[in-house]
Amino acid sequence: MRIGDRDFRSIWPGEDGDCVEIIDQTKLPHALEIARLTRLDDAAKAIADMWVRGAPLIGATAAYGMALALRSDPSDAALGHAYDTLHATRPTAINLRWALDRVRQEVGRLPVSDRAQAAWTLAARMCDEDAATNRQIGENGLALIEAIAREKSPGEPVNVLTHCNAGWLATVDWGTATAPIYLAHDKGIAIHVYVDETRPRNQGAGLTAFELGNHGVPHTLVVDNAGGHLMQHGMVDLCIVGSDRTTARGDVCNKIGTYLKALAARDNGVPFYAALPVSTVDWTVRDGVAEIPIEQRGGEEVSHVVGMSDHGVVERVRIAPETTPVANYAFDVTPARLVSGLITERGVCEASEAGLAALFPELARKQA
Ligand SMILES: CSC[C@H]1O[C@H](OP(=O)(O)O)[C@H](O)[C@@H]1O
Repeated sequence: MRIGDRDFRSIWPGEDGDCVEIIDQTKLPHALEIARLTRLDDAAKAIADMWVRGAPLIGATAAYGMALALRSDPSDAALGHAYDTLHATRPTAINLRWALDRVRQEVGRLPVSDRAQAAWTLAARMCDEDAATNRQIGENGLALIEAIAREKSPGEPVNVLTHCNAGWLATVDWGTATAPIYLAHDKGIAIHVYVDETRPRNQGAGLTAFELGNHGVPHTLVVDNAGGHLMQHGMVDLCIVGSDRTTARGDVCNKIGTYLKALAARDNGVPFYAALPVSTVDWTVRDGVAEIPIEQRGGEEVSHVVGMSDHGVVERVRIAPETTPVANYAFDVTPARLVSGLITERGVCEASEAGLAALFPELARKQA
């Protein structure tokens, strides 16, 4: 997608072919810095420290991490070590395991001499697939926005609320929750987005607002706790969020605070959708609240904030007493009963076992 007058993906192979390049998202929105990943530990650090984040992008980075590892040592032992190292970076987004399993399965069966190139080619293909998948999610979600737009007066925008960043920066391109928004905007449909700042790492304020601003999509940044008020006053027509892991029965694990938005949406009759590729469905899990591991990150993400001072210096400042204990839960689970539907690359379905099985029978059957 666009940043200024240039088109970007969030991750791409370096020109000299010996590295993979990423946008270091910890520097946005204040600086656009490109980081070069040249070995396994670079990829692991980029995921763990959230230089890259978002389920699909975590998966894509992990795939390239495996490829970088196999370049230095294509042995079975090295493949296993790379898998374990990358898998240990973050526990919640299922795309990480999905991507690692796919690389290990497709490349591990090859002769050792073929593995490095095969892994590199596969990682690139997975990135292209992700971009195409998200574009299709956009087409399928666009229909929801168009249906609302038809009920509006000419020029009156469809108001969408989104949480965290499920944009092109959370994927290889297009995003999941934002893909329908971009397509609606590009089609000339009047649309406006309420962007949850999304404490504590502020992916909404720093990433979603950055994306929408660069694409020219009207948007308003709001504090996380404003969503209920906006919905009570009829200011939100539709909620679209991303997912880090959706269960076989349609429970949606996403950034902390998503569940509260879903509760407010239900109480106010606002449609609440999750947009996700099928690679984000964990078919082995049904009860998301009971079974999905919720990442707990360092307390400093809550007790401090990072921003640019009035003097143009990016600084980190403390906002809580030094003696205050901190809990930093990074995700929560929205039960399927609160989800109006799932927007996938194969269409929009009910957040249920039957809904997912109808769109992905071959995958649902495997788990039966
Ligand atoms: C399209 S997945 C986006 C998903 O990932 C984010 O989490 P994080 O920034 O911690 O990786 C958030 O839950 C987004 O909705």
